[in-house]
Amino acid sequence: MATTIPRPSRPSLNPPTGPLPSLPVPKSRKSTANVPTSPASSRAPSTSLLPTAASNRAVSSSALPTRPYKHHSNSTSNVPTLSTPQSPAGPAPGKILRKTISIGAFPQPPRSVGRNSSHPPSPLSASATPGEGIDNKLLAVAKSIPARESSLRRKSTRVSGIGTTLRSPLGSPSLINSSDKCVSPSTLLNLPSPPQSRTSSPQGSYATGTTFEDYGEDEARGRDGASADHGKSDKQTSQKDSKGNVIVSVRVRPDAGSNEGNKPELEWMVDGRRSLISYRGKEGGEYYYDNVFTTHDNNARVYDSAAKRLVRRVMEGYHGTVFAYGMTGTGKTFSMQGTATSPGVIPLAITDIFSFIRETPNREFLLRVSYLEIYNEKIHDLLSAPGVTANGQAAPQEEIKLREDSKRGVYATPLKEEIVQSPTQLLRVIARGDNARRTGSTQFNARSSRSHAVVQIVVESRERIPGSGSLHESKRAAIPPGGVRVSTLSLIDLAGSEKAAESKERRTEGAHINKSLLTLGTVIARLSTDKDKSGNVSDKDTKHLPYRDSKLTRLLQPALSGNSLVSILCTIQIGAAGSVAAAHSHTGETLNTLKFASRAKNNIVSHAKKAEEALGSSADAGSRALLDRYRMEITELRKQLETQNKANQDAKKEVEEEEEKAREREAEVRHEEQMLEMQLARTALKERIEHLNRLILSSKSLGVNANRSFSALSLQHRGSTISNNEFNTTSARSSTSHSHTTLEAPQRQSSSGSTAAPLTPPSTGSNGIPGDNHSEDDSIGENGDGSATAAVQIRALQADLADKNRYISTLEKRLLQARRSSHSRVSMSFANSHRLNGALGEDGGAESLLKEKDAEIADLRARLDDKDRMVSALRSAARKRDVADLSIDTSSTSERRTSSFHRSESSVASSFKATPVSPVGLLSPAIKERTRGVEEMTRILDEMISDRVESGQLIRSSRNSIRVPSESR
Ligand SMILES: Nc1ncnc2c1ncn2[C@@H]1O[C@H](COP(=O)(O)OP(=O)(O)OP(=O)(O)O)[C@@H](O)[C@H]1O
Repeated sequence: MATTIPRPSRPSLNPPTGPLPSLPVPKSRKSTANVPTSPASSRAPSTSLLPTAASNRAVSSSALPTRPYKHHSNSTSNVPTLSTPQSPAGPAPGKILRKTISIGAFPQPPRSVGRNSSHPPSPLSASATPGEGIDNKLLAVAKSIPARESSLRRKSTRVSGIGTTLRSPLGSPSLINSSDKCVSPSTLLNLPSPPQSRTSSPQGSYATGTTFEDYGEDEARGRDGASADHGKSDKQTSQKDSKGNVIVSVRVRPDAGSNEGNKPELEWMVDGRRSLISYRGKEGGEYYYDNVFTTHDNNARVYDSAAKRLVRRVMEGYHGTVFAYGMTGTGKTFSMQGTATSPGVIPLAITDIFSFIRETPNREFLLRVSYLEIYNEKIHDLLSAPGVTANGQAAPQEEIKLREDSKRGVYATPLKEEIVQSPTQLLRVIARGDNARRTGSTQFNARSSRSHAVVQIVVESRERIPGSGSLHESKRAAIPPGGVRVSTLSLIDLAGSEKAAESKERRTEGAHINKSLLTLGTVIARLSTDKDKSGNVSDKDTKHLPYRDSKLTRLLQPALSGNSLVSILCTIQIGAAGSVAAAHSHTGETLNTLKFASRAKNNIVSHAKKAEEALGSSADAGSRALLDRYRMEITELRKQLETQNKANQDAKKEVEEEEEKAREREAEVRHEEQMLEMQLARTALKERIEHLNRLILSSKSLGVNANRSFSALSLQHRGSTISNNEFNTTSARSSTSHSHTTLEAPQRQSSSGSTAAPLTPPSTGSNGIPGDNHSEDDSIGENGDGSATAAVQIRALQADLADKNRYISTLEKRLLQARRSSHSRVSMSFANSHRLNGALGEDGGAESLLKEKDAEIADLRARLDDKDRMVSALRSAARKRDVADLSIDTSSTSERRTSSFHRSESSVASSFKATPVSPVGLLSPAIKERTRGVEEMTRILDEMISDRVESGQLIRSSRNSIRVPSESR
């Protein structure tokens, strides 16, 4: 029976002055307004009885202040309120409202305590109180309106009778409140504990209709919205009271283009208090739901009434699904996501989830979130970033399929799930998915969602061991205290149905959207026919339902087949957007939506049960309980960490030992080197001593005169002088003693027997260069006997040569040792990287040592060469002499030899002031005898040489060595 009164054609802008029923006041809540508290007066009359003022506020009949805004404002009394209600006019045509909520605007976990609102102070609170200003005014008016209880009262206990249906928040199921008993502060999510737990929920204030209270009883019935049979409705109401698993709400979107003269508006009546929508046109009827939200109801209100309890139940272990259904542009996304100033169901649910966790310190939680969309019958993961192909293009996403198993039901795979630890993080993840969602412009919505979007939040929880404050606290935390409970909250924003689209793309999208929505409708419609007597849907019958006809219905299957709590929010828009024709097309769609909602209310039966606690890690075969897995992983990792630490310590010890050993080895090597050096030094000294001894011996063997003077005369005469420089250089190292060892020329024993005067060196030096008077110091002794001198010199040189060779070999040995030790040091330095620098320094030292030694060797070699040259010069001189001797022997007669001898002797004698004493004279008689012939020959040779010198056949080189012209050679 229609209960509306025709509206005046020219509605007044003033508040309604007609009689209004007295305002209902909730029993449970203290009102700040002086409203009657009698429950009898709690029934508000149907606003449809009032003259509808199509004011610029567009306060529809249902929006009149018969709703318990007061209570709501009480619950948020310490929160700023909006002085003006949300514009009912909606967005101006052409103006696109933001659909995506900025993160910064998302509600943060509530900070203030002591207030009963479940919402953060801002911006939700602000949006939670629109119309309060009007409410107060209108409430005053309302008081004067006599209560008009008619047949509408039939539903008061269920729908509009606020006084009867409102419950104190404290009267909420004990599951929520029980959490306050627990004291353990930490949760797996590591949330900071609030200073004070919030214990109540304000939604009771709005609980005009069904709540998720009596989950055990599934026999509830929905009412056929189209039915006008009130008697039947009354009967159903009692059933409804015990039902709570399925909530169907209808929200009316403010009409931006409505104007006073629109006929369609007159045909509609929306009564929020009674959760009634009636249509008086063709196919008209009355539609009752659990909640009817008028154009003035904001998102907070919608959430509190339609989703809040469901969300809380999910936190307790039930599965829950909230979805928005309706024609395009009617406010589904607006309701689910909301705006910065008016957050929708999703952000509010998130806030509530974390509030619940804070309030439940005796349990630990783990939250995972996934976000998918069904676009053109394909599932896309909105959280996984698209890959990039080799040529820089976006790679197609891996196909996501729907699977089913007994534990998880129907699920999409592979789907990215992100673990979230804070509301901000969760909101950010969802905002990311929102951005990735496909939208397009339709006739009715400039930014229309072209896909069904499903946010799924998996909640794992487990009882916490009292006292195990944090994961790090004790190893006991690793022992699972109890089973893990896994529940899922699905928040679905369906794409809007659309009649006709202009572009081909839109048409394709529309076809898919419409098909899936149609399948959804069909499934829901068939649910009723498949119910058994008790109203439950049997599994057998479920198989006949066309869930598989679309991805959407397949995904919703667990919810629709009764495994979860369901809240359906249907959005409509009544009134014309301009033309009557448009209004009519709206009407058809709106009626369809209303029918869908009614069928859903009637047919969906939920026998949702709290999820079992899966005990131990093995319990949930699919191992969905990440909580357990993580716990085990943590234990495992901790063990690994300990092992690793131990291994690290062992390794450190080993390294230290190794370093110690290396240090010892190095010290040993250094010691060896030092020993070697000392040995070498000793050897060198010994050699030097030997050399000196040899020199002394040779001096002795050559004879030393009394005056210890050295004669180099014969050398000069023979032309076989040795440069003092050369001689000195030959004994560069070992013969430093030459300068100290005064070698004295043996006194020449003259044949006359006269005492040989000390030989006075000629004015020229030993090398025959005038002014070179160093021969006394530098030349070795000479006895005037050329052959003996040469032989001695050769011997001395050979000895020196041997010395040098020895010295060279010693040096080479040393060099080798130095190289070896430097190599060993370098290798050690590689092994011990921390000593690298030191090793490099030593290496550098070794290198310089090597260079030094090389230079020394090169120098010695050069000297050796000189020696060789000298030796060969002496040898050739000796050979010459021998040749000369031979020729003398063969060609001369003894007489001639004698005369020649005398002549030469006399000539020699005449050419010298004093005859040098031959050292032969100092030798034994036997040796004298033997050497006499040689002496004679030497003399002859000397003569010859001096002759040749005089004739210029022998040329002294600048380097004081003798060079014999090639022809004479
Ligand atoms: N209750 C409301 N109050 C104010 N504005 C609203 C309300 N409902 C919807 N709107 C506005 O109407 C426009 C369309 O809403 P929305 O995008 O939510 O529709 P929709 O049902 O999601 O459409 P579609 O199915 O095409 O995505 C948006 O600009 C939104 O801000």
